[in-house]
Amino acid sequence: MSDTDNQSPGASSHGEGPFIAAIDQGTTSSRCIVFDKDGRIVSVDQKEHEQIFPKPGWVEHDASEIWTNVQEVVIGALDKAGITKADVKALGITNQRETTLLWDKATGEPVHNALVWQDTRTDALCRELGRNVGQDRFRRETGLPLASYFAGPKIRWLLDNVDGLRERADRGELLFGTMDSWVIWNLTGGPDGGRHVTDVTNASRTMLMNLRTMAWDEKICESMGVPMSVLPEIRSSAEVYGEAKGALAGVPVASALGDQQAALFGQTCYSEGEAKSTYGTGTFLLLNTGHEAVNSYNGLLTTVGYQIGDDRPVYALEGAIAVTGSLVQWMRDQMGLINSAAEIETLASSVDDNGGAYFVPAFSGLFAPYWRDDARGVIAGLTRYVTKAHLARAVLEATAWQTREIVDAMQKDSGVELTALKVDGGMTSNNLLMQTMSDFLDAPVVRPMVAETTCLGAAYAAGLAVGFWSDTDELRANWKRAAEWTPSMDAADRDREYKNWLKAVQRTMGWIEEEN
Ligand SMILES: Nc1ncnc2c1ncn2[C@@H]1O[C@H](COP(=O)(O)OP(=O)(O)O)[C@@H](O)[C@H]1O
Ligand SMILES: O=P(O)(O)OC[C@H](O)CO
Repeated sequence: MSDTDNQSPGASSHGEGPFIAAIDQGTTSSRCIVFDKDGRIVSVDQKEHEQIFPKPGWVEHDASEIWTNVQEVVIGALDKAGITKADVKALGITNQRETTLLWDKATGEPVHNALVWQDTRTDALCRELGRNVGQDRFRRETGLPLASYFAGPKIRWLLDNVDGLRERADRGELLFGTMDSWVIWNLTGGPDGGRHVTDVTNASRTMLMNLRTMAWDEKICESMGVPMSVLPEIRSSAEVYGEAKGALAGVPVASALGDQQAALFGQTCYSEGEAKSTYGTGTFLLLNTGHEAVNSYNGLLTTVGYQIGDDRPVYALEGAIAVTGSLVQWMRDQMGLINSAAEIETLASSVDDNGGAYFVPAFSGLFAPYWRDDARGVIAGLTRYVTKAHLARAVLEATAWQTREIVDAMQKDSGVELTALKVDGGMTSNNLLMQTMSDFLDAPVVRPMVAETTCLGAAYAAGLAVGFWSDTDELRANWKRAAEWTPSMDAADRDREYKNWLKAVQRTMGWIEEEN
């Protein structure tokens, strides 16, 4: 690894205002970050929310708790920066994607907990839709395979399974939103004139938007059983949706992007062929494919990268991995094998290899490139020789191998050869993981100075919308390399290990049987 600058990410040496604020409503927490004109972090405030697991495979969030936390972190970030709303030129929103909420238009009350993107309760419904409507039809119009991951089946599940909801939706009493819509609606007034909008990136994860027209697809909505009356208006990712009320009263709410698309934007991947990978709860590798929506034949998603105002949209190919950082959390919280996420590096470094063990964390089935809802987690290759240190190593290797599978699929779909991978997210503080990644990919891995690329991307988009930054060239100039890892693994070792990994992956499939 090489360090090229000693300013830590998040350092607060910054110029005078004005500033841009961004809210990241994530899977485990909500945060607000204030940025200066050079894209440097001025202040951060963050609050975790409860993860609710009512049954195996079910994951929910309390959207009211999330909205309360969002308001608190906005106030917290402004306080820590020592600024007032008058110093904030615009507010950007980024969010966990696909997480699905229905709420009452008149009262602003959620009618059920939000169904989180990791929730697998719609797997039977997806199989039924596949049989009755056909996989290809959804993929052709929306760019997505039928999977429990996406929002459309989750809306249908709520309408079919919670008493009275379909009737209320038909009477026009309910609104649907992913977390961007929920936060923007509340920020701009809630029941009192709140704007019911979403952006093209978030809409592209519902399975209800037509990727070419960028509008809700009437026929797909009908096949999915979702009334169009609940859907928000689809807007670009960078424009003023309305003015905030409350603590930021008067500040333009000027961007919305799904968090992975925001990271692509924050990593300044503005040219076709540029890619980034974000390592948080899950991992998401996005490749900018320009103004072309590239079909995937290798298990990737075709998605919208971003759209700035009236400009033509930019598309991306995405490899989504459900479980990476959350496997480290599982080792800590459910297994008690480590006391902190950072400790996994110390434990894994105490041995030279995985001792023959391979850990495939198919906790929510397998996402890219397999899309198998019937898979469940497996540890393969166990013998009495294996220690918890070997397992720690296998946990880190799982993230690196899953990345390698995505990169392979991306090369097949796009023909783009990876020259280096830009990374960000909480797991990138793990040097052993980053070195392993570089070894398994046989390519350099590069981390930027500001690792909070998700918030940065939302801030950039909001700043562009209000003229705080003039164009993407100005933003590119802010990107600075903080660290780089280069490959040092013997090719024969890499090939042997990859083969073992792929063998272990096969062992996860078909665990859940249809009737369950
Ligand atoms: N040093 C580390 N080594 C491995 N994983 C880590 C480390 N530090 C944090 N993580 C993992 O990274 C995730 C948090 O990263 P973050 O980018 O904040 O995620 P998210 O935005 O999805 O909430 C957690 O799942 C945690 O287990
Ligand atoms: O909140 P994160 O960082 O776990 O991201 C979640 C993704 O947007 C799910 O698609």
